[in-house]
Amino acid sequence: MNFLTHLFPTGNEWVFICLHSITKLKRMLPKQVLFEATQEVYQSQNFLGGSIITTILSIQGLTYSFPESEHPPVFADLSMDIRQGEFVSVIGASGCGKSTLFKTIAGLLEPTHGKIIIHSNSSSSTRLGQIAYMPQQDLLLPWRTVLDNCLLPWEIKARFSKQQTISHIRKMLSHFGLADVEQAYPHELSGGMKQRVAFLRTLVAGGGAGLMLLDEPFGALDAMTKREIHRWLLELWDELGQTVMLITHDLEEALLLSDRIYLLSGGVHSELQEIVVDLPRPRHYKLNYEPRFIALREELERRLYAAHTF
Ligand SMILES: Nc1ncnc2c1ncn2[C@@H]1O[C@H](COP(=O)(O)OP(=O)(O)OP(=O)(O)O)[C@@H](O)[C@H]1O
Repeated sequence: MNFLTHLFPTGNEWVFICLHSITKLKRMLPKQVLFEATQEVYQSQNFLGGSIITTILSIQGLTYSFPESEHPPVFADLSMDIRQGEFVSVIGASGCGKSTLFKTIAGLLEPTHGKIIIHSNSSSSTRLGQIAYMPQQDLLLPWRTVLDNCLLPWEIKARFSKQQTISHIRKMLSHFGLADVEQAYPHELSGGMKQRVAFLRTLVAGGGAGLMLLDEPFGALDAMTKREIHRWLLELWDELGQTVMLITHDLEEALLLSDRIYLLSGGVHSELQEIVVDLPRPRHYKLNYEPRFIALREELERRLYAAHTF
């Protein structure tokens, strides 16, 4: 009898629980036993249709303090695992450290303590090509047109031919309602349009990179455009199987898009509370009126309020 059937004789639901608990198991089991168990999970033909789930990002005991700052650390001793192909949102009160967390993951800030492991690699210098990071400000280059701004990631790291990349970008520009402004400069665009271009550029940078970090990408968009981009992003995510981490203050956005949500509270007694979004996919706006959606939103509000006043 193998390890898993010995431990969990009843079936796949236990295998699922086992994968969810893998971080806890790591602490409990000798390495070799864990390795064999993981192999068995991966080889299980019935588990999620036989697909293999791997951890793309692992954060272990992460602490960040700004150098020479007299304030307590922005966050301390945070740990989390993100699996390949997941959509995970990070929420939390303003100033709790969400952007700082993303900057450390992206390798722009060096952790004070702890480890960030991406694809089994903990070196920040090799992270660059593996992460597409979209910061809160759009950071478009003012002297470049929309098309040339989107081509920037290609210039830094050419993975496909220029012509292929341009035709890919043109398709995306039209998806985003930006086809008419291809030759416009950033100062000629509205705030929402700039944000869409920046998001599109991140998608170009992230083609195949695996992990996308989006810091409040939709905050400046009007409600209708936001809906359209949500729908488009969900389709794209489904098609490309990218792993996405998103910072947002919009709880409904987090629920609509995510598999899991982390609620961050920063400071010395930092905490990352995990909320699993067990809503069926594909998702659409009508879900907002479903009892489960409403219950989850209330739960998020309750926890957010409790974390804030803590
Ligand atoms: N360069 C810096 N030097 C010192 N402190 C900083 C610096 N940048 C940010 N901070 C502080 O770190 C804390 C976390 O900031 P951060 O931008 O990560 O928060 P956030 O959760 O993303 O906020 P928001 O939701 O408002 O965008 C804040 O108290 C902020 O004032």
